[in-house]
Amino acid sequence: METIIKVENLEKKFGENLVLKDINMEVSKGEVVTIIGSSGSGKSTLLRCLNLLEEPTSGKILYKNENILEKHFDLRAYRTKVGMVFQNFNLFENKTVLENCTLSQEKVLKTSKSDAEAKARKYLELVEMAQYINAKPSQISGGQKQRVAIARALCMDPEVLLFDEPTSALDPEMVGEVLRVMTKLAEEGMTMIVVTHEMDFAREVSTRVLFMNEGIILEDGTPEEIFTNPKNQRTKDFLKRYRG
Ligand SMILES: Nc1ncnc2c1ncn2[C@@H]1O[C@H](COP(=O)(O)OP(=O)(O)OP(=O)(O)O)[C@@H](O)[C@H]1O
Repeated sequence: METIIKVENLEKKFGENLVLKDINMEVSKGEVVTIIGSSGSGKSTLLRCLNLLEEPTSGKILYKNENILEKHFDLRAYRTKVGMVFQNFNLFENKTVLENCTLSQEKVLKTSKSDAEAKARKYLELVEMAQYINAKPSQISGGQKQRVAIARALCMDPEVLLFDEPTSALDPEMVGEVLRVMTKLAEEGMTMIVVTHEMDFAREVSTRVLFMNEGIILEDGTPEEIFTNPKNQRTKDFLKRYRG
């Protein structure tokens, strides 16, 4: 399978704090990679580096063999191809659900209003939010907001979707509806990198699991390898905490 994203010797420092140490990873088309690990292990920072919301201190991030850290790299185009879904949805509060899904299409992709609306309706249908197109974010629940945020990301025709703890800000009863949509996308072959504390999703939906510990990827394997047969004591301890 074609490699879409490759990370080589990535480091990130905040001041003197070395948060990512020599990260190496590769993601191929169609993979669903979950990144798990304790709080503060660097999961979100790694994901944010992939979208250059954080600037790596050193190393390389290759998107289809092109280093995104090069000066001449077209970051704007890249961000349409590598979409991000945030913990806190990041919707425009004063815009409707439909407008939230059409704005970037019109502004960034220069899609016509009617085409942008048609695509928005298609993806809002997919996330089962079609009946809320005229609602404002304040009028819908957290789970519904996150589903709109996913539809908005899909409207840009991304090649990869990054999810940064997409269910962490939700009330427990809304987690399932968001995970269901993500599972549907995974089944349809969307390439996804998901930072999550949802171990059932990591175990049942992802094709590969990265366990991060203190700024490094300590284990990288199939869900079977990581959850049934972890090699490292720290992975075992972490998973034990989740099983309670
Ligand atoms: N903007 C920032 N400035 C300074 N330090 C930061 C910044 N962002 C993250 N850090 C530090 O980097 C470390 C890793 O944080 P990160 O959010 O990547 O961890 P995480 O594994 O995603 O944790 P969690 O599961 O709690 O979200 C932490 O020590 C954090 O304090």
